[in-house]
Amino acid sequence: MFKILVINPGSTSTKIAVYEDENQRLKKIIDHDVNELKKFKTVADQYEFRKNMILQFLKEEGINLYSFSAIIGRGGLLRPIPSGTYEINDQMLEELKNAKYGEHESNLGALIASELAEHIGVKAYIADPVVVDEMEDLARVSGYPLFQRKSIFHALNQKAVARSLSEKLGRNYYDLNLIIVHMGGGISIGAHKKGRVVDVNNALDGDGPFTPERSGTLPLVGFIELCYSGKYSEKEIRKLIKGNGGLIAYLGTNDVREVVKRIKSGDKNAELVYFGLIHQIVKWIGKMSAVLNFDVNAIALTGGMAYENEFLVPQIKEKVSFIAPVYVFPGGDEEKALALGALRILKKEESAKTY
Ligand SMILES: Nc1ncnc2c1ncn2[C@@H]1O[C@H](COP(=O)(O)OP(=O)(O)OP(=O)(O)O)[C@@H](O)[C@H]1O
Ligand SMILES: CCCC(=O)O
Repeated sequence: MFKILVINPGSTSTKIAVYEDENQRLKKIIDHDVNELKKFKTVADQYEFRKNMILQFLKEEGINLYSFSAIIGRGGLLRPIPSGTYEINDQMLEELKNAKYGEHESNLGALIASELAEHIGVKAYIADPVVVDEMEDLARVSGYPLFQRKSIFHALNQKAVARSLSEKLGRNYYDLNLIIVHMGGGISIGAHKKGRVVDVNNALDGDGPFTPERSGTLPLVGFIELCYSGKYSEKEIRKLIKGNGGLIAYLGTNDVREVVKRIKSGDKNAELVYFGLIHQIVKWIGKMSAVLNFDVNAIALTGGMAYENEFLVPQIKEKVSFIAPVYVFPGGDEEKALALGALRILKKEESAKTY
């Protein structure tokens, strides 16, 4: 039996899971308050804070760190790479520490997994990081030759949900056209064409619907004027897109449960903003169905927001069910996807890829 520790740092939470072979023995979701994370200047600064929470969790559960056969973390902003499980190596760690390709909470997954694994003398891995790139060249064209559209999305959960959905449909992932809608701290909406994510919004860099804490695509001219207004530093403007945008900017919270509570108590502004968010998600599902020539076998809703059954799931279903049947995988199962990725390597069913 192989015992695997899974570490999944997201923008609003840290998820930890313990697997014995393919069986989940424990899982904990630690939600981080916006103000708690505001104390840290960079994502890398959160390293000790998040690592200590993981160690504290293991201590509380009476789990010996030395009992693990491998540790796998969610990672990270690297160069564009094919889907798969990668052994963490020095080059990867160096790039993640220095945020060579940018800052993202999942950079911490590889860093923490590596330190803990080294401490106990086992291997550390990442699987399907956010930079998995299967995009068609056509989708890379942006509209100005200086810029290229990039594939940065919730590859791990999108791939895992796409496989689970295909299984549910009794079909092979490589024979289907699917739209996978991940709605978490970030939102990514991917067109999966016969097993390849041929188009997807760049969930990090101001592309797509707005989210609990990101702005998504903004009106460009207004944005240029803001950049040159002299009122904001570059850092503040970046934060406005990622971290302080979306629901936080409009309503002061990134917690969808709180927003739903406000709407139910009659807050019309909360209702307008939240229904506006749902409207944008629906538009992006429409775009991706066009990418798939309106030949879509199924649509999946996933990520933490897919638990929201009062407004979000029913409204999306009502508006897009005519395109294809809608299935809901609330929360997704990134931890299981990571554990299985490590298990395939431990069982020698697959070799780990080298970064
Ligand atoms: N039961 C629930 N009902 C409604 N909303 C929920 C529920 N659980 C989580 N959410 C919302 O989902 C969002 C967080 O989703 P998730 O946990 O997938 O994000 P994350 O892992 O931090 O970031 P990302 O998914 O971008 O990596 C938050 O806005 C949270 O309020
Ligand atoms: C880019 C995918 C991950 C995120 O939105 O945080």
